[in-house]
Amino acid sequence: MIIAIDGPAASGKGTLGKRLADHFGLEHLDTGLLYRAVARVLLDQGTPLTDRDAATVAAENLDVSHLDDPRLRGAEMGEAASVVSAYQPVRDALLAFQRQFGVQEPGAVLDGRDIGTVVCPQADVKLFITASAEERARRRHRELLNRGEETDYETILRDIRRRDERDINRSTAPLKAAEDALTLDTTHLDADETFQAALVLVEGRIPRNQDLASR
Ligand SMILES: Nc1ncnc2c1ncn2[C@@H]1O[C@H](COP(=O)(O)OP(=O)(O)O)[C@@H](O)[C@H]1O
Ligand SMILES: Nc1ccn([C@@H]2O[C@H](COP(=O)(O)OP(=O)(O)O)[C@@H](O)[C@H]2O)c(=O)n1
Repeated sequence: MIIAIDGPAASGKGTLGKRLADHFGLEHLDTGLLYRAVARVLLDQGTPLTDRDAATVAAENLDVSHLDDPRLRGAEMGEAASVVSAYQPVRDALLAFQRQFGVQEPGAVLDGRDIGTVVCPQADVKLFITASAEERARRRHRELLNRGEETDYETILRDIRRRDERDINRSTAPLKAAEDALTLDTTHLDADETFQAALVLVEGRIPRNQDLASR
């Protein structure tokens, strides 16, 4: 069984993805980390993010065993990821790994921007997680402060808006809800309430008496 979660920056996709994966005994992949890791290679090399060929080489040779590097979660990496993720050859290079992750047994939860539309169009359940830009900026602000990153709310709000616009308007795999996705606005929901609401949506799509993990 595959659960696809898409949505804009800092909407809570990863938090929800992990909760759902734990609940159903599935593996979880935060696909944003792949794009962040490609960006990390360029930044570490001192290569401009506008160098499409270098970004493609980085994606083709990506070492996916270091996705737990806390540096990937920083604001600079999120912004840089949204630049390199707009290059079609970069997306092509990362596609097979994501698809393979999706088809493992007993199943997987993937979150990102194009999971329901491109990576796993066959997903059993597709969720599109949103929240107002202001609420998302508040969440990311709190998260970055907790990580010890120096930052202010207004800068984060501006970055989030710019990144959303880039992700929505790019020509390749833009951020959008799949036609058969269920949208959940979490502006007024905390992480627990979001999980409970998502569970209702997932179970509405997959009858309770079915063995979810064996789908
Ligand atoms: N429903 C929620 N309400 C409040 N904070 C949340 C909620 N969901 C996630 N968060 C927090 O918001 C931040 C961003 O969540 P995350 O799951 O990383 O989002 P995304 O994967 O969409 O970028 C994290 O610090 C997380 O703990
Ligand atoms: N499936 C995906 C996941 C991320 N991305 C890109 O990678 C950037 C970082 O993604 P992320 O999910 O880590 O970002 P946050 O929502 O955590 O801020 C996004 O702004 C997108 O440009 C993508 O294009 N496709």
